[in-house]
Amino acid sequence: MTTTDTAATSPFLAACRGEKVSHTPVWFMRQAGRSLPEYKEARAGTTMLDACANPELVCEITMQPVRRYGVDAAVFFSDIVVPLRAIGIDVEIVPGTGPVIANPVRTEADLKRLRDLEPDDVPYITEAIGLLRRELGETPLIGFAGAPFTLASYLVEGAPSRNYTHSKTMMRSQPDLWNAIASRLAAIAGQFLRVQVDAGAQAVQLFDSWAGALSESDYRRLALPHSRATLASVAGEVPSIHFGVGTTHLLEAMSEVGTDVMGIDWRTPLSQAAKRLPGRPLQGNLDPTAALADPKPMLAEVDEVLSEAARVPGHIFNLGHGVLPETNPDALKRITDHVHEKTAE
Ligand SMILES: Cc1c2[nH]c(c1CCC(=O)O)Cc1[nH]c(c(CCC(=O)O)c1C)Cc1[nH]c(c(CCC(=O)O)c1C)Cc1[nH]c(c(C)c1CCC(=O)O)C2
Repeated sequence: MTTTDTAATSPFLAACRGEKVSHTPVWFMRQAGRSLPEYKEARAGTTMLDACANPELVCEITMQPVRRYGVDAAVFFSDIVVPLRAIGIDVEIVPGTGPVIANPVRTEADLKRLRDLEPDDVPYITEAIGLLRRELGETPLIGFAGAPFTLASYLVEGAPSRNYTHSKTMMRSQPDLWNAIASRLAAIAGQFLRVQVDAGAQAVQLFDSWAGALSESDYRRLALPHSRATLASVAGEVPSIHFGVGTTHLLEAMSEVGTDVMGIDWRTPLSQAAKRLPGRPLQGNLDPTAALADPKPMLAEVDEVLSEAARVPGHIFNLGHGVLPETNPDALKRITDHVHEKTAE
């Protein structure tokens, strides 16, 4: 089946384009991962980044939530720091903490370490996506990359950060250095998207998870141009989604990056986002902690999200951020079935 045929039958891809759907499509950010016992079993004894370089394991882990929940899209199992490791940056993902970089990139001299990503650096991505497209049949595969600010929030800081002090100081005191690093990151992340789309990913999501730490004017000057450059590598080829956390104040600015869909976190009601971004398909936005509650209050909150989305031209149901590791998979199955039943034509 060609990409176009799949697009014709996929509610997820139709919603991305703002077209009519047979039911509201559902997927969950971090749907693969520690909330699934079968994930813990498959991952046992392998580090996160070694797992990302093993095509059979990537295929199995990506498929697990598709099989279990019947979600309308798969999200490629990888990480935003995979392309950094592929160009030789010493990065580890420390369980329970996140990405840690041995030698953060902070000077003019460090820039040389940010070479271009070549497709040959990540043959395992191409191979894993080939395996997945065969396994997935008509279910579309979402590829992704980190936006330059969020990548810098690890690469420049060196470890998960609360205040992003190194990056934000560099933005003010050495804006030329900041822009040089961010444009190298845009080229690397753009190439990471390119490889995924060339291998068969049918949509992409740009994660700027931590952009909410910037004021609107700083975002517009110092982050938006680099995010736009990242997306430009695949713009217009496949549907695209853009997402950040705590970005209520940035929705209009982030929408100027130009993705088809805007991801909304749980703090912004979808009806408000729809008024501010007229005509734009939206993805979201159940509070991830709602999936920890008893079924009755949980489903009441799901219904509230659906009713908030009533006037959205193309709603993709998702959480407002990733699945929390303590989530019971049965809750996500219940949510998926409920959204499908409630919104079926
Ligand atoms: C900021 C960010 C990262 N990675 C990512 C982001 C943007 C999305 C977001 O805002 O959550 C993106 C990402 N990371 C992962 C995916 C896979 C696809 C999916 O199921 O969503 C995606 C899309 C797997 C992962 N990436 C990571 C895990 C956990 C690894 C494990 O099993 O120990 C998974 C499944 C590790 C990781 N990697 C990162 C963090 C903060 C962590 C969590 C640290 C922890 O809590 O242990 C960096």
